[in-house]
Amino acid sequence: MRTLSKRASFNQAVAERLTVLTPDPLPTREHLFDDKEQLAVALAKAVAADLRGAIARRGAARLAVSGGTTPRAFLVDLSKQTLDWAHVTVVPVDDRWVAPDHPRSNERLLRETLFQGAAAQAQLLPLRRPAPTPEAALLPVLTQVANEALPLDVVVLGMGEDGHVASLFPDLQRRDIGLQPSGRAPVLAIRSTSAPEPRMTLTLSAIFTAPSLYLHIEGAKKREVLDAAARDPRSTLPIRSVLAGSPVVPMLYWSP
Ligand SMILES: O=C1O[C@H](COP(=O)(O)O)[C@@H](O)[C@H](O)[C@H]1O
Repeated sequence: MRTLSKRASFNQAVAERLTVLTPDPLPTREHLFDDKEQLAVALAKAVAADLRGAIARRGAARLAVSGGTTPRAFLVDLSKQTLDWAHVTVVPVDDRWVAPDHPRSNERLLRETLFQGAAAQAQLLPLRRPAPTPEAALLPVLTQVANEALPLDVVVLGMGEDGHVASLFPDLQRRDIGLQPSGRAPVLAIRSTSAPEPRMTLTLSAIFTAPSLYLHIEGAKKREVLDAAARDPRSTLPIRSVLAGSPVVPMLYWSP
């Protein structure tokens, strides 16, 4: 009897200790879907509602969207939403330093998907310029983003399986600029061993200007990466910096 009660109190002490050592995961507001198509429609409707709200309040709306492979269906669905597109400015959260007609160009993705029909009246603010390197174009891009895209109203962030967001990769050199909520610059020229070409990206300080932050994440592997980063206070992944630094609770849109 005595031994049992000693053990019980030992177990309780261990449990209390573990609770302190493993804090709750950083929160997201979860919207889970059975498939990508349903997710794309729901996300397009939610983003369109935010844009209409911004136009009603301020007469204009500013949207930053991710590139890569995940957002294609969402961007097509968004282009079909009824809203005053002429008062919307769209900026990619990042772009690869390739020609705008290159298959890996995020600008090309936007032109092929979102900038169709009535949505073609929106203003596109490209991050890529006809300069040889992103470093050479940094100043004009930074100035235009600061003047015409910030503060943002809505951001839709994708995530790579390595936990990168926009072009903020795990091997990012300037974490002080790229990942700090109050970093000094809204835009950063990037070179990463994970990326075949140089890039230009918004920083988290620019992304965090938006009152609506969506995480558009598909697949079991990415979900594991996200959950692990949300749980682990020692994680250095850029997605952890998003979850930890965002002034608003990010809305997670996930499907298998
Ligand atoms: O390189 C990039 O990767 C991420 C994730 O892309 P995905 O192909 O896995 O969806 C994307 O969010 C980012 O905009 C893009 O340039």
